[in-house]
Amino acid sequence: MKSIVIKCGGSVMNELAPSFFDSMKNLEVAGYHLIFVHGGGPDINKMLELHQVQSEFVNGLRKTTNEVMEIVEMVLSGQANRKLATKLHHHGFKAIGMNGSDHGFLQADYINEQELGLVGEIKQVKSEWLKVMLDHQYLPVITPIAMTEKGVKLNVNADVAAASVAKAINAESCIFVTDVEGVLIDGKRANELDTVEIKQHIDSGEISGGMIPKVLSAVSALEHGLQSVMIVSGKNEFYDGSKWIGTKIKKRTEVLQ
Ligand SMILES: Nc1ncnc2c1ncn2[C@@H]1O[C@H](COP(=O)(O)OP(=O)(O)O)[C@@H](O)[C@H]1O
Ligand SMILES: CC(=O)N[C@@H](CCC(=O)OP(=O)(O)O)C(=O)O
Repeated sequence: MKSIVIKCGGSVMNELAPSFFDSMKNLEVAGYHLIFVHGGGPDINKMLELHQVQSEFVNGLRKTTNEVMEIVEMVLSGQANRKLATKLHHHGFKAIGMNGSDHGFLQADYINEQELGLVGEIKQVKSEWLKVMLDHQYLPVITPIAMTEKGVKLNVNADVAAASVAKAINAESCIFVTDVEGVLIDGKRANELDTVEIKQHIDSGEISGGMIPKVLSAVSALEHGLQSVMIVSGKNEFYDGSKWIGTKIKKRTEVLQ
C-alpha cells in the first residue's frame, strides 16, 4: 500500500486554496492513500489569550500545564480537527477525524515533565486502525494529542506527530503543508536541501522558529527509511500529477572530501 502522510499546519489551515485540494486529488489518482495530521498553534494562541492563560515555548515546544492542556485539547480536537475534516468532506474526500489519544492510538512519554509539563514524544503508533481505514478508502485526520501508558494525555508538536505516524506505517513520503512556499534561503525557495545543509542552515539562523521542528522531523523521517519529505505551501498547487512544487528534503549520499 503506497501512502503519504500530510501534515497541515495551523498557520495555513484556515486558508487552504482550492488548488491545494486539486493536488491531493492528483496524489489519489497516482495511487496514494492519504493520512492527515493537523496542527493548530495560532488558534491555540488566540484561545489562550481569550482565556487569559499564559503559555511559553521552550525550543519550539509549548510548555503545557493542566490549564493549557484543556485549551489545547479544546482547540485541536474541538475546532481544528472538525474544521479540517469538514473542509476535506466538502472537497470530496472521505475524511474521518481521529484523536491521537483514542484507544492509545498515539502512545507517548513525557519529554521532560519538569521543563515542559504535559508535552510528549511518540513511542508507538497503533497503526492497525489506520490500515483498516485506508483499506476502505477513508482519509484519517489525526489530532496530535497522545496518551501515556498510565492514561495521561500529552500535547505533541504536530510536525513530530506526523513524522512518527509516517515512520510507523512505512509511508513513502511525509509532506509538511505550511504558509510559505518551502524552505526559504536568502529569501528564495530552495528546491532541494539535504540533511547536512539543513543542519548548517539551522546553525546559521537561516532556518528558525516553526520551521525548525519541521525540518528536524523531516531529517528524522528520512533517517528512519522514508523515501522523501517535502515542505510545501497550502496556498497553492503543490503536485500537478508529475512535478512537485516546494522544498524537497533528501538524505546526503555522497561523502564530502
Ligand atoms: N528559512 C525559512 N524558510 C521558511 N520559513 C521559515 C524559515 N525560517 C523560519 N520560518 C518560519 O516558519 C514558519 C512556518 O512554521 P509555523 O509557523 O510553525 O507553521 P505551521 O503552523 O504550518 O507548522 C514560516 O511562516 C516562517 O515564518
Ligand atoms: C507541544 C506543542 O508545541 N504542541 C503544539 C501542537 C499544535 C501544533 O504543533 O500546531 P502547528 O503545527 O500549527 O504549529 C502546540 O501546542 O502548539
